[in-house]
Amino acid sequence: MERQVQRLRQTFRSGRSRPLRFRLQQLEALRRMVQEREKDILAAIAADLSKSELNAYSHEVITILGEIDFMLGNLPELASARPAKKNLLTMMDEAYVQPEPLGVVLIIGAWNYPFVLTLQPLVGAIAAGNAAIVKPSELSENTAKILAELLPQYLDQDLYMIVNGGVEETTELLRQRFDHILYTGNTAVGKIVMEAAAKHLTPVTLELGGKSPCYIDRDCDLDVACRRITWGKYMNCGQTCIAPDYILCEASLQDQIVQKIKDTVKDFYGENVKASPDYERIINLRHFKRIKSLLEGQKIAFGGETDEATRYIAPTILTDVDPNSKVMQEEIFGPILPIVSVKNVEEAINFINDREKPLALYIFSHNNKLIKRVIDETSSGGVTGNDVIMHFTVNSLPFGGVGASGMGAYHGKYSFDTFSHQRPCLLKGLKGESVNKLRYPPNSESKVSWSKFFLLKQFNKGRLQLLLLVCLVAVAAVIVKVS
Ligand SMILES: NC(=O)c1ccc[n+]([C@@H]2O[C@H](COP(=O)([O-])OP(=O)(O)OC[C@H]3O[C@@H](n4cnc5c(N)ncnc54)[C@H](O)[C@@H]3O)[C@@H](O)[C@H]2O)c1
Ligand SMILES: CC(C)=CCC/C(C)=C/CC/C(C)=C/C=O
Repeated sequence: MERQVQRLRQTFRSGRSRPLRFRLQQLEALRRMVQEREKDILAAIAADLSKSELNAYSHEVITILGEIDFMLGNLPELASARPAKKNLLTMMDEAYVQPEPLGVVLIIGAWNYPFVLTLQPLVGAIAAGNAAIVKPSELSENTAKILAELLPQYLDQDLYMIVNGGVEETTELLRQRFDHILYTGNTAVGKIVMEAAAKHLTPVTLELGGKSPCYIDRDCDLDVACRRITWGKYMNCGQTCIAPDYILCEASLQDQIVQKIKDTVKDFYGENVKASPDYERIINLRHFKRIKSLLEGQKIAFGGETDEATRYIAPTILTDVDPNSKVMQEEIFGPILPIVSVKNVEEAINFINDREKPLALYIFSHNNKLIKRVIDETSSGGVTGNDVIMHFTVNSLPFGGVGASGMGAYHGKYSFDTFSHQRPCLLKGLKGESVNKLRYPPNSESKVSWSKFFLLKQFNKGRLQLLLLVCLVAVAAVIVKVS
């Protein structure tokens, strides 16, 4: 592994990944890969998650194509130097922020959206000019295999590499020195990644999970709210990091919510959910058993059927759920929707704040002030008001967690920034020593007061101002010299 990372580092050092033209060409190659090999990619995702190819396309491929298009359209601007404001002491100099690539980065993906969660960060890493190693999840083995076959065919092999494997291979990878690690997955492994990264002082972006609450206000269109929640909760069989994990609402709304979600499930998946091409299965037996065990001792208002042989768990709603029960202690990551009653919005806010900061927060209400209030008085990775999941799809919004749900963010410009160092550059001439005397020893009261004047005032462009300031600097220089 060490030699492979070394090979990437050498190529990175050669400067090959830096020119804008090269980055654009690699991104175009990646887009070609997705378009030309769409069928194979969809088949792999579909096999991993018992997903229809149509769903695989709309859950994963669309996002990647959108991200590549964004980068192709915006990279020249993102990668260019940005002039910076100057102070009086540096007004004759050139000051700018130059984004620069970090070096060799590691991207560790998760299995639940195996294509998007590995390739979307890669788009950012390439756009920012890095070399990258991608480690897909071993649990989504078909997608891991097709990525290992395709990426080397389309991308520069000395800069972008794929490593497949499980804990052993990832552990070996994490011993290496990287310049950034972006990890997507559970919190326990997130801590392992951060600890390994700390040994090399490598910065990390951790895209973790958590229990994302969904508050439904009394003043709300329950039909619409329940339809949107049903979509976001049962999509991918509940195995979505930003799925609404549980509902908080007044007790009087509970029965209506159950009925409306039940009706929507029938609309979406038909009488026989098991036969619907739009309803997925649980990834493996371990997760199946874990999720099934969360039903024990609960009041099942809807669903609850399971089939171990096909790892099927029906869309399920639990009512009157005790906040101390097991289903409320861990992220569900499956198609079970507990409803916990609260008396009012204050209690909902306290409920949320008494727990770890979630990855997403959803609030449904006609009352915008109430939505803003919940946002102001809580914290979460992201928020969607009157819908679920959708903040993920807006690539002008940073996507990431806070507190236990993660650190750092990506998507669009934020991906570019995550994989870049914002390098401050100040270019001075070798003239103007008389002004510099202000900062050279020996110090004096008068030097300090001139420094205060120069440094605490921000310089603003404008020609007249410029002229005036040049005069001021000249006068100051003379005064300092004389005194
Ligand atoms: N924030 C997000 O964008 C996001 C997206 C998807 C999933 N998630 C979260 O991820 C979790 C589900 O994913 P998961 O963790 O089951 O995925 P997973 O099992 O696929 O693991 C993620 C990655 O960690 C690696 N890994 C596993 N054990 C390891 C170890 N001991 N040492 C080093 N690496 C190891 C795996 O090989 C894999 O590449 C949920 O909590 C979910 O909310 C978050
Ligand atoms: C709007 C449509 C059609 C799709 C949304 C895509 C989607 C399901 C995104 C979730 C990806 C994500 C961050 C998963 C985390 O586990």
